[in-house]
Amino acid sequence: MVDTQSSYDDRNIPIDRVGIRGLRYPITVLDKKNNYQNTTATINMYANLPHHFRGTHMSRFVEVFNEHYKDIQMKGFISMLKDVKLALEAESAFIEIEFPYFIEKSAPVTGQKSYMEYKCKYIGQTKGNHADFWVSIEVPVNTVCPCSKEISDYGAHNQRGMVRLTVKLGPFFWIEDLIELVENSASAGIFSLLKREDEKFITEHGYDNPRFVEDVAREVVLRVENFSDFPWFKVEAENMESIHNHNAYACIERCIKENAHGPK
Ligand SMILES: Nc1nc2c(ncn2[C@@H]2O[C@H](COP(=O)(O)OP(=O)(O)OP(=O)(O)O)[C@@H](O)[C@H]2O)c(=O)[nH]1
Repeated sequence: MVDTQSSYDDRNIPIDRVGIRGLRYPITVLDKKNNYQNTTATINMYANLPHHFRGTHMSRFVEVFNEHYKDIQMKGFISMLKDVKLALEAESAFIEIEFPYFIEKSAPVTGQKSYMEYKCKYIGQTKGNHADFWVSIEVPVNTVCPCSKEISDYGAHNQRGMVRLTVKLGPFFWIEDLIELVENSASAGIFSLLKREDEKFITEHGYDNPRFVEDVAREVVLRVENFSDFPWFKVEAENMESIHNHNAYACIERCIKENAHGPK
């Protein structure tokens, strides 16, 4: 059969990244409590393409992913990147997978159990012999406005915020521990199921711990630095303001190891 993709291209233009986007696939990831968790990922996979080839071989990306989907973790991710390079005869490869990760939480007073969803991303890229791997988590939190508390005769406005923490590895860590760290940096955590006793506790706990978006970002930085030796990390905190028609946003990027950087 004719292989059009492998035919010669005379435009002399190499392609930085070419591949597949938005593939949905079942995956299995590590779970601190249950060892493994089955979930569904949305996947982007790319490789470079030298100037002389007409096209890449799209089917090979899926072939490679199909070899790895049952055990997606850091070590395997790096070897999946290498497998992409090998399969595509490329010099560089990039893989990004996004998946919902579920953690069973207990309500603070009644202890009622429910699952919370956290959006996670694994991102890896390799060029030559060098490989980088990042993990990104999105943690919904509750924030009570310190200004509103100070100036109001009654109550204080509060809202749901979203904290995105992206870390470059680094030593192994559990996603659950990073999520807990982020929740402890806000006024309160968010739950899927709360009874009235829990609601009273969360409301009062939040009121006692008011946080600007800047406070949340700074508290996460302090806790991450105490938690592990990530070569690079970035915190983004965003509050879906309840009394404004805009969001409040703060971002802190920390480069601990020289030349370490975020995903590009
Ligand atoms: N490169 C490229 N392939 C595309 C595109 N759109 C669809 N395809 C299809 O992707 C399919 C898979 O390509 P390949 O991986 O080269 O398939 P194959 O030749 O059977 O696999 P190998 O023998 O491993 O090369 C082909 O049928 C292409 O037509 C595109 O925009 N670019």
